[in-house]
Amino acid sequence: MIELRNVTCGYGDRVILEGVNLTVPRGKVLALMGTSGGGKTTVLRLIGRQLEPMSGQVMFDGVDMATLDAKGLYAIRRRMGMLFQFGALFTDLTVFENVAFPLREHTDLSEAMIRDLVLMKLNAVGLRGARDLLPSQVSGGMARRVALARAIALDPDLIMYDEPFAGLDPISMGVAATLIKDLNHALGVTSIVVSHDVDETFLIADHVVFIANGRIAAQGTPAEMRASDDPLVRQFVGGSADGPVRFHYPAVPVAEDFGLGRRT
Ligand SMILES: Nc1ncnc2c1ncn2[C@@H]1O[C@H](COP(=O)(O)OP(=O)(O)OP(=O)(O)O)[C@@H](O)[C@H]1O
Repeated sequence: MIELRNVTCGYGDRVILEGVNLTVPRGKVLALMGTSGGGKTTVLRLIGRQLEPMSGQVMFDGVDMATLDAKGLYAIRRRMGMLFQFGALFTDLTVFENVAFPLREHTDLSEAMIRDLVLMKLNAVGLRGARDLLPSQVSGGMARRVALARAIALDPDLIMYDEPFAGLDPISMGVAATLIKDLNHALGVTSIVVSHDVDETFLIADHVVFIANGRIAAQGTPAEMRASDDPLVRQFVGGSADGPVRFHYPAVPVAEDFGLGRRT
């Protein structure tokens, strides 16, 4: 569905990803994991062409994203659903109207059709009964699900989730994880999940890619990642402070800062 071919990219002169090759198979859930600032969100930006590569190609369904004109890009973006960290619902619109929004923006469907579609999407995330509430009247986990219903309103082929579990309690996390997996199967879509939450992510991912220092450091199935000897993967999966990823930001030796050993 998506292929990054030898992609190097960054912001300004600063290179963030270098020579990255990545394949996202159709119909699967791919997880992007790795250290903070490693470039996971940057991969999502590349796929949506919010960011252009310095070199290499980003292919979507066999099309090189760089060759698209504005109309072509618009058409391809319609096939992508994006769910950002904190959903960003329109606070003065009801749950129903939030989900209806992309349908009203991008289609000429009748009011009756919009109603049916919105209720179907809300039903898929378990919130058909919450249609008349305002975002301020639902919990954080519910708001996330409303945002998900909105992201699937236009029946995308690809759904990208940026930190879908951040800030959720364990039960809501489990609900969100199951939902991502179930929707992936039910809608036949391809999903990319950027997350730090190892347990939830390993539960639903078909394939896990670890990004560190601008490169793909490791990849495989969740089981392969759990069994990995790679020190970075072990540190990440085990959640330990010691390992290739340092806890301390580079600094002068402690003794120097605290004047230890200095003559008085
Ligand atoms: N718009 C931007 N302009 C300049 N630098 C940026 C921009 N966006 C991100 N960066 C830098 O690019 C690097 C990668 O950022 P990115 O958001 O892709 O990381 P990430 O892996 O998603 O991190 P996190 O898990 O913390 O969200 C970081 O060093 C960040 O400071």
